[in-house]
Amino acid sequence: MSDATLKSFLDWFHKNGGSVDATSVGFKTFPESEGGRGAVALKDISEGHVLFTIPRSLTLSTRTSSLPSRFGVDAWQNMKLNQGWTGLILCMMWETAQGTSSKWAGYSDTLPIHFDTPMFWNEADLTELNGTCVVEKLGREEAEQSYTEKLLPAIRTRPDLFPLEQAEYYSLANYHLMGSRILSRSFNVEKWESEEEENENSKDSTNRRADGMDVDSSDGPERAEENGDEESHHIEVEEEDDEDDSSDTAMVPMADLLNAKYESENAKLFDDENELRMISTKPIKAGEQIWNTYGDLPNSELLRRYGHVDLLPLPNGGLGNPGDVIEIRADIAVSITVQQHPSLTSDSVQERVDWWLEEGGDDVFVLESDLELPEPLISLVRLLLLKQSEWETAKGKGKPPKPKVDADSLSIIHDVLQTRLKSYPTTLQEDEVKVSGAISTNTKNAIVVRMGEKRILNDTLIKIREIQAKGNSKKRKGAGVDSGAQKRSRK
Ligand SMILES: C[S@@+](CC[C@H](N)C(=O)[O-])C[C@H]1O[C@@H](n2cnc3c(N)ncnc32)[C@H](O)[C@@H]1O
Repeated sequence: MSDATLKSFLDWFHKNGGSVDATSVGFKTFPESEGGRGAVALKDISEGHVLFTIPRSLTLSTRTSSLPSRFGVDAWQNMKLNQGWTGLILCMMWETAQGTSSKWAGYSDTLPIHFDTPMFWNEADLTELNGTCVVEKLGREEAEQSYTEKLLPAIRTRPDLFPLEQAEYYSLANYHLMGSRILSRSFNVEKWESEEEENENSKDSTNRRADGMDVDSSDGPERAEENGDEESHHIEVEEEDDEDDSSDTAMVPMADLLNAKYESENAKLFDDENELRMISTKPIKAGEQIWNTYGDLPNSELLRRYGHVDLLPLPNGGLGNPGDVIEIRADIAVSITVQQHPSLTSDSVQERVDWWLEEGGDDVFVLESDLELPEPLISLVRLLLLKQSEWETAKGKGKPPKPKVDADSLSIIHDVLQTRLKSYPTTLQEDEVKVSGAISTNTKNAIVVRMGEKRILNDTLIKIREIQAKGNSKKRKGAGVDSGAQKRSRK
């Protein structure tokens, strides 16, 4: 953002009731690896200091834009614009089309028009992500389906609101752009209690879905720790969930200028009846960057949502993201179990898998950098290995087996991880060579993501082999396997 754009944004912000403690907070461009444009402490700031405030009315959501009421709340709901992000995307497109008469004209100019997220990568760059958790989560087809099936029919019904000569604002490219702006910059701003009551009384229940970086309702930063609520910027493309309220998803001018880095948060957004307040959650030294949090996400998610990766020194050397994870689909565990135990009949396996899923069992297991085996994975493998009578008992009690590894389940889990590792076209060693060469940023980021995932797989495999070796030597001495390598379910 040029100095002139920043100045006109600040003018707009102040004119519309926003306030910044200009003696404490400045804006500058940091190196790309530190987030580029962001906020800086101009002097030592103590914990609990209000850095800036944003009136609720200045946030941009389906609640604050006048489009839903002009469109008609019933029609809005009938066209399912109250579900997922399509409604907010349409509001953002419409506000942009209003030009300077939009309340948010002074804000729109600060928003990115280009993204480095894989959603916009070419095929060659996307190939670099093969095997990683990113590939299946891009959601391009789902987004395009919402554009075709929800947005286009909606704008066609109201040429008075969306005149043909403004069609360029409602293009598919703009749909993706607005979606990416929401994905990387929105916050989850819940209604204030009195607002909720008012709406309940007036039966105005518009949108259902929630996304975005959470805002803590509280009188001060202490609540952030109490809540332990770090779900920031979590948004799934067009995932619809009746539990959530999509009208909570809001673009929050000024707050979205803050960058984030793994476990570096020193400021967080809190809400009040009429305004949102960015408050320091730690003392910040003059010259330091003011960091918000995006939830200390793994690099796969940072890249997918924000287009960057975190690189910090790792405990065992090298650089990476300590928050990395690797996801393993349950069907790999099922097929390896069957391979190792060919006597299992496909009917019996299918019956147990169906039961597992009906009972709410996971279909994806998550390994973290602590290398502990996920309890649900152990439990599923042991379920498949139960004798018929044991299976009948487990089913009768409605309880899957305890997640305690034995030699059989450990051997299966070892091969599951090895199979998962083979789904990457390259080895960790090959990646280490390639990442230090002259390559594009997209390729580099993709390699960083897959290296983080492979490190967890490799290290867990080493740990399993050590446990197996110990188990074998114990067996020789007459004792069984006792691993201590398993992890409790996070549920
Ligand atoms: C909420 S915005 C933060 C403000 C942004 N830097 C700007 O200029 O508008 C999120 C975007 O900032 C960038 N960003 C934030 N933290 C970063 C980091 N630690 N490293 C690199 N880029 C970062 C990414 O491009 C991300 O999509």
